[in-house]
Amino acid sequence: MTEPPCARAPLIEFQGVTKRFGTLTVLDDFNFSVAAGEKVALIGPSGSGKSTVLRILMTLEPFQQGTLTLAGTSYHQTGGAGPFKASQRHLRELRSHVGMVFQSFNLFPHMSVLRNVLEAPVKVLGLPRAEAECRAVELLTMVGLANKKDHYPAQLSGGQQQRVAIARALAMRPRVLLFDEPTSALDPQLVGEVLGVIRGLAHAHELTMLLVTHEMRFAREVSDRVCFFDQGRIREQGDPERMFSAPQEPRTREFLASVL
Ligand SMILES: Nc1ncnc2c1ncn2[C@@H]1O[C@H](COP(=O)(O)OP(=O)(O)OP(=O)(O)O)[C@@H](O)[C@H]1O
Repeated sequence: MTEPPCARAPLIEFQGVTKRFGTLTVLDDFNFSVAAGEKVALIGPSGSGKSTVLRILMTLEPFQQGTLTLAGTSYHQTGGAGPFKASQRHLRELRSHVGMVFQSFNLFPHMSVLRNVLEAPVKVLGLPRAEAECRAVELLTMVGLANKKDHYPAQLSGGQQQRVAIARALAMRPRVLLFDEPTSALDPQLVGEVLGVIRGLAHAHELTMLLVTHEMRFAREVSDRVCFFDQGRIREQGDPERMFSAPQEPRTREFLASVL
């Protein structure tokens, strides 16, 4: 029998993390851990801090206090509002484990689809171009877009651009893949194709996934655990069936009633 992801050692751990933007405290003594291979959906009201958690993991945001541990390496912050105190080498190491798919795709508009996917493996990982190209074509095939490899982002639909963005993130072979509302910018008829690709990835046992989403049915379907965020804290968490059918906290019930 395969052990459940929560029984494994944490791959990601936030311990007492405080994140402020000026006088606004977004995360206050925040604690959160994710096991290797676990798929976690982060849900909650707008402004509750979900994206901030992903952005800290991606090293796009510094934090003021606490410890972030990823793949066995810890990053401490001890007060002050300054930037991440970790060295550039540490930041690169942290970033090397994590890929992120944004709401707004963020493809390079002047590069073909193929170059969008192979550029970072060549430039950052130092892969030989031919090898990176093979891998890029494999990934584009996986997201159903090998036939668009010579197109430019502007020639693709939003759903296709987002699928390229997923292939691009995977090309860096991250252990952790973060999705920040990956379907929010899409026309409703394009949402399904992107969710289909993410659903396929959710079956990859090795990949750890954190998904911020307003698609509650999807969160229920693909995640091992759902975390309800409220004012910078995880107010309630649990397996999706329990969270959606029998939430315990009044705030969770209120939120779910407003979105379901
Ligand atoms: N760069 C920034 N400068 C100032 N405030 C910010 C910045 N980024 C986020 N915030 C604030 O931090 C709070 C948390 O934002 P965050 O994006 O993490 O929330 P969220 O739960 O992901 O919301 P949503 O579901 O709307 O994306 C919000 O009040 C937001 O306005």
